[in-house]
Amino acid sequence: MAASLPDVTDLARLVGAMGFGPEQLQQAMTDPSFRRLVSQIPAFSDLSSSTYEDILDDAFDQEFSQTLRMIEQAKAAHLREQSLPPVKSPQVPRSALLAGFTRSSGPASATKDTVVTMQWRQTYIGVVPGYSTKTLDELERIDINNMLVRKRHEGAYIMCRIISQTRHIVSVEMIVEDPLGATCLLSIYRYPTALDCTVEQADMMFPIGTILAVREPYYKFPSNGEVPLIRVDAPSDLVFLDRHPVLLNGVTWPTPGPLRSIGPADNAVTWKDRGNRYFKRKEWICAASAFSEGLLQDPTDHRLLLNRAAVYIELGWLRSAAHDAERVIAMDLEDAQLLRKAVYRAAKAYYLSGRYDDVRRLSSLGLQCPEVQQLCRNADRRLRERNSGQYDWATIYGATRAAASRPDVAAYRGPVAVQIPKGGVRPRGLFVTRAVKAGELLIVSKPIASYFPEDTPSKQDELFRSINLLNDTMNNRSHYVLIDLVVQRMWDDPDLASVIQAMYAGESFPAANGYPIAPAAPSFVGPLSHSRTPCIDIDVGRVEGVCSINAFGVGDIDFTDAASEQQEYPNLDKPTGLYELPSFCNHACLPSADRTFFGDVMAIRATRDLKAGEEVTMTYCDSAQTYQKRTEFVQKKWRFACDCLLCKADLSDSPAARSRRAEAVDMPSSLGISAIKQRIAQIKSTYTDSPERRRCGIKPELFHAYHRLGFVYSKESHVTHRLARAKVELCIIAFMDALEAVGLVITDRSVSGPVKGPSSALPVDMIRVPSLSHLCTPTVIQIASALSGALDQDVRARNWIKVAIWIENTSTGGGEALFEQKYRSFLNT
Ligand SMILES: C[S@@+](CC[C@H](N)C(=O)[O-])C[C@H]1O[C@@H](n2cnc3c(N)ncnc32)[C@H](O)[C@@H]1O
Repeated sequence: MAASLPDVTDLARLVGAMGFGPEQLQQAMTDPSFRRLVSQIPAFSDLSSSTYEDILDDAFDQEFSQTLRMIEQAKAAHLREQSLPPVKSPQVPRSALLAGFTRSSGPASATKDTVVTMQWRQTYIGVVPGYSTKTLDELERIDINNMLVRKRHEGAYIMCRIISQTRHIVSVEMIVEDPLGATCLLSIYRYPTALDCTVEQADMMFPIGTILAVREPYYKFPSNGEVPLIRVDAPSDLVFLDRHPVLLNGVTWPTPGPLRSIGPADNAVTWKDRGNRYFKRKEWICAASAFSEGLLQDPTDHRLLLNRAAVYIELGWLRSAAHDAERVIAMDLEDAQLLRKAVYRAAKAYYLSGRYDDVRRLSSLGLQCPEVQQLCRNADRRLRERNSGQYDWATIYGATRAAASRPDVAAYRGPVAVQIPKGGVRPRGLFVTRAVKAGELLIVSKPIASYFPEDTPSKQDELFRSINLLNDTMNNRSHYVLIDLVVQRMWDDPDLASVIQAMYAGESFPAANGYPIAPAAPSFVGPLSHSRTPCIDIDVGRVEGVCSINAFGVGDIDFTDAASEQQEYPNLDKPTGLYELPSFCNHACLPSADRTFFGDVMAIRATRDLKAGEEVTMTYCDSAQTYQKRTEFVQKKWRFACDCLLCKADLSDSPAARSRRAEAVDMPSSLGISAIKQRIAQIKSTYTDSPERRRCGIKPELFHAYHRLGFVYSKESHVTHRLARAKVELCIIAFMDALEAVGLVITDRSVSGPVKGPSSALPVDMIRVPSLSHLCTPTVIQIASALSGALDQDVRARNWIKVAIWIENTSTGGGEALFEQKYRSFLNT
């Protein structure tokens, strides 16, 4: 079972035994990073009563097998459907289709005044049949009645008119008719911001009467039902035809025109007013569409351009935002206030896209605009970060304690490059371009897109799951939304499309070896001409593959990928993000680099000294798990077998020894000291003294066992006052044994008497940083706390705190200042 949060009373007792008060504990427990930190320490995770744990275990086991069954059934149904031949569509009369098309009580029906307690949404990832790259001129028009079900109609497009309001569960659905009067359901997925929009907003995105073309439409049966529908997975397949006179020429509609739910506005001013109303309600996509419509009426309306720039910034369409604002700057308006607004919006779009030099250029125009000057000062700071790799981590950490934090820092690319190793044995990966020292900063990466559950607080009670047929996992809302967000980012960014093209997307997608690769799109792709049409064709299937392989769980010390926990706890929604350079990093259970999150910004540092050309690896799994668990997890999701030093060392033990070790590690929380000692002896006996183990140098399972022992000693020291001191000493010794098991070289294990050497001498050899530093730092702090609180060994305690700072600094940087911030609640005693 994965770590659960400890029982706070037990933790309080432990902390009390170490000399801390309840306030400190309470304060520390309000910090999510500390809560997670504590929950990762195995002994803590077992604090609750065994009965409680058993109940939880059973519940999770049941849920887990139910999840596996669901995935298997979904996959089987999908494969069965794929294996069947295309068929003619059953005829469903228009009236029957319209009568059966009721607005569901899905998420979109929830208005501000509706109380919705629980919502349920389920969908699939990995069923996208393709996306169109053809223009309408290259395609033949086809009619609904001539389409076959279970078929993507390559080389064809369908012209249709929306004749119903929308309904919305995961996709936005509506009924459409073709010029012959045939009708069918149209289901649109992944349209920007549509997942969580209200039905009213969906109606504004797809108003009744709108004429659409769907390029190379996929006609299919729904997963539950017999009335086929056109499923649009790539929203770039949609073409809005309202203003396509050539194609519409001669097209007539046999039925009377349906009443338009949203009437067209007469002129640019009316569109602007409408857009402003949407803007005030933060209905960005509707506002962008209204401003775009106004600009079709009057392409030079500077207010519409300015307003659209503002809403594009909100949507993350920074290239087009800058373009709109630059157009206004070029108009040389006499109104200085409008000009300043234009400069500010352009500067903001450049700043947010990391184009800091353009911010400086605009600032040098000499307009008296304090906001632009401030942006310019910030741009200078960002440029310094980007060029030097120097960051004020303590301040950044402080600023990222709030939920869903996205700190304002520059990305940094240190001495690393994406390369394909010669010889074809290793896959493409990330390598250092020069020798680096342990702890050196290699990369600071800002996400292509990130999602925190807190971004949509109204959805926190929602039950959302997506069955991922690409890797046979059950994904939660975060993973699905992340894909939507990447699609939204690509809407306006052809360069991102090239990056996605270059990233590994799994076995089902053509391999892309180079990085960066030549842009797939034409060398210059203009800005958005209208908000509802992306500037490129979007390969949504590939985006799904890329996110399924490369998404990271976002969290300070989160060493498990979001999807791994989802597998075990399908409804556990966790922050997640897609990152560019880190996605090229291969896995090792014993990695050469470590990641830390500051909000959604990922910093990667070397865990040991690396020679020029050595590979930068990170762990995809919890390296503290047994060989069996690590292998199973990595193999299932990424389909490879790790051959890092730890895996080689584990493989040098016999399979029987590994099994015995896995059994011994699985300790019920009720075990007493002698039983734990027995387990330790058993675990020790399973390691072979092989050259591989010596090279690897660590025994993670022993860390856990010794840590458990130390923890139980600590508990007992609290209960048996008479022997408290002796028990605390034994607790410290067990913690030291734990640290040695993961490679810390302790030179002074004494807990009393004179300190060896000078009083400030560290009790460890700093020649080698221990592995699993996220477990080591809290353990070292526990040693220091015990030395100072229970044994009055303040000098020793101070030296051990220095050890904790050293370990922490190597993995997260930021030195004493960041350490102090992170562990303040424990250190202020
Ligand atoms: C996140 S990507 C890593 C970068 C990838 N190698 C690339 O070319 O873009 C994960 C994929 O890389 C490969 N991979 C990662 N670590 C590996 C390892 N230790 N051994 C073999 N293949 C590995 C697997 O195919 C895995 O699904």
